[in-house]
Amino acid sequence: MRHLPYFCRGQVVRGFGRGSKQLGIPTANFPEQVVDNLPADVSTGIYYGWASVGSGDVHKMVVSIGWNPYYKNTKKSMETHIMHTFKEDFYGEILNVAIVGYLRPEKNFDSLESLISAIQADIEEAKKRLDLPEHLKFKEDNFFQVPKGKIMNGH
Ligand SMILES: Cc1cc2nc3c(=O)[nH]c(=O)nc-3n(C[C@H](O)[C@H](O)[C@H](O)COP(=O)(O)O)c2cc1C
Ligand SMILES: Nc1ncnc2c1ncn2[C@@H]1O[C@H](COP(=O)(O)OP(=O)(O)O)[C@@H](O)[C@H]1O
Ligand SMILES: [Mg+2]
Repeated sequence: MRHLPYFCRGQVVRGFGRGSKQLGIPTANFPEQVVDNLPADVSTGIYYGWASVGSGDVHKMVVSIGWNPYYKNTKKSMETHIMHTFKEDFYGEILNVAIVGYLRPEKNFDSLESLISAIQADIEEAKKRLDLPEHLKFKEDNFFQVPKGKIMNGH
C-alpha cells in the first residue's frame, strides 16, 4: 500500500448507530469530506493503526473503509474502532488516526454473528501486529503531539 502510513484527522459524526447496538463494537465515523479526500488509490478494506481523541492518549485501532457490503451502504464510509473503553461518547470531537497496515478486503457475510466474529478476529490480529517495532514507532509520531484543533487530511 503505497500510501501507508496515512495520517488524517476529522470531526466524529453520527453514522447509522449500528456499531454499538447491533455489533457491540462502536465505530467513530468520519464526515463525507474526509472520506472523499482519501487518496484515490487507498483501496477499500480493513486497516489498523493508532488513534487519539482530541489531545487524549494514543490507542490501538482498526478502521474500515468502504461500503459495508453486509449493510449495502450507498455512501463510502471510514469508521474507526478504538481498542479502549471510553467513559462517554465523543461525537463532535476531533479524531486523529495514523493508518499503518492493511488487514483484508471488505466482505459480505451470511449472518450478523459471522460479521462480528470477523471484526473480533481483526481486532486481535491488529493488536498483535501493532506491537511490532515497525508499527509501534508511529504511536509516538509528531502527528499526535501537535495542536489538535486544525482539521487536516494528508500525510
Ligand atoms: C474492523 C472492522 C471490520 C469490518 N469489516 C466489515 C466487513 O467485512 N463487511 C462489512 O459489511 N462491514 C464491515 N465492518 C463495518 C461494520 O459493518 C460497521 O462498522 C457497522 O455497520 C457500523 O456502522 P455505523 O457506524 O454506521 O453504525 C467492519 C468494521 C470494523 C470496525
Ligand atoms: N472504543 C470506541 N471506539 C469508537 N467509538 C467509540 C468507542 N467508545 C465509544 N465510542 C463512541 O461511539 C460512537 C460510535 O458508535 P456507533 O454505534 O458506531 O454509532 P454511529 O453509527 O453513530 O457511528 C462514536 O462516535 C463514539 O462517540
Ligand atoms: Mg460508527
